[in-house]
Amino acid sequence: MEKEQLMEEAKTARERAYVPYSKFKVGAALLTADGKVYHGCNIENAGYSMTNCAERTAMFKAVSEGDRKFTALAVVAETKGPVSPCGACRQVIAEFCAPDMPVYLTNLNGDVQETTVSELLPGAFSTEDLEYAARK
Ligand SMILES: O=c1ccn([C@H]2C[C@H](O)[C@@H](CO)O2)c(=O)[nH]1
Ligand SMILES: [Zn+2]
Repeated sequence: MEKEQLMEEAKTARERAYVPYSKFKVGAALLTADGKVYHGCNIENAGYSMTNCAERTAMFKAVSEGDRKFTALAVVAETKGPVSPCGACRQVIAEFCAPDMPVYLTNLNGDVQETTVSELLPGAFSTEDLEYAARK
């Protein structure tokens, strides 16, 4: 799938955002190795901290459906420049996506920043860090 199409999918996902508090809609589209697209939107809550971001919604939907091989992610919001994923989402993306996987950050003006998982979170805490402590 072309990156332009994946960014369009993210815009479609954005329209489903549940944002009564911030009114700030975010959409994500996660492409799997076999060509499936998982949509994610942000879902807020009256208990504000229960909010789930668009990126993590897409990631958790995919993993819970048995998909873990991803090839690209697009994220869109109404921001001045390309939207910047939060730290929590960067950590979750790094858990499941290869360091060199492309990530397309965009906005409603069509600005695009093409980056990668490792650029989003250099030095991510990972399973290897846990394995060192668990060594016998
Ligand atoms: O990359 C981002 C940044 C923010 N949000 C959401 C969380 C909250 O609902 C709203 C304002 O922070 O935007 C996302 O979904 N993804
Ligand atoms: Zn986030």
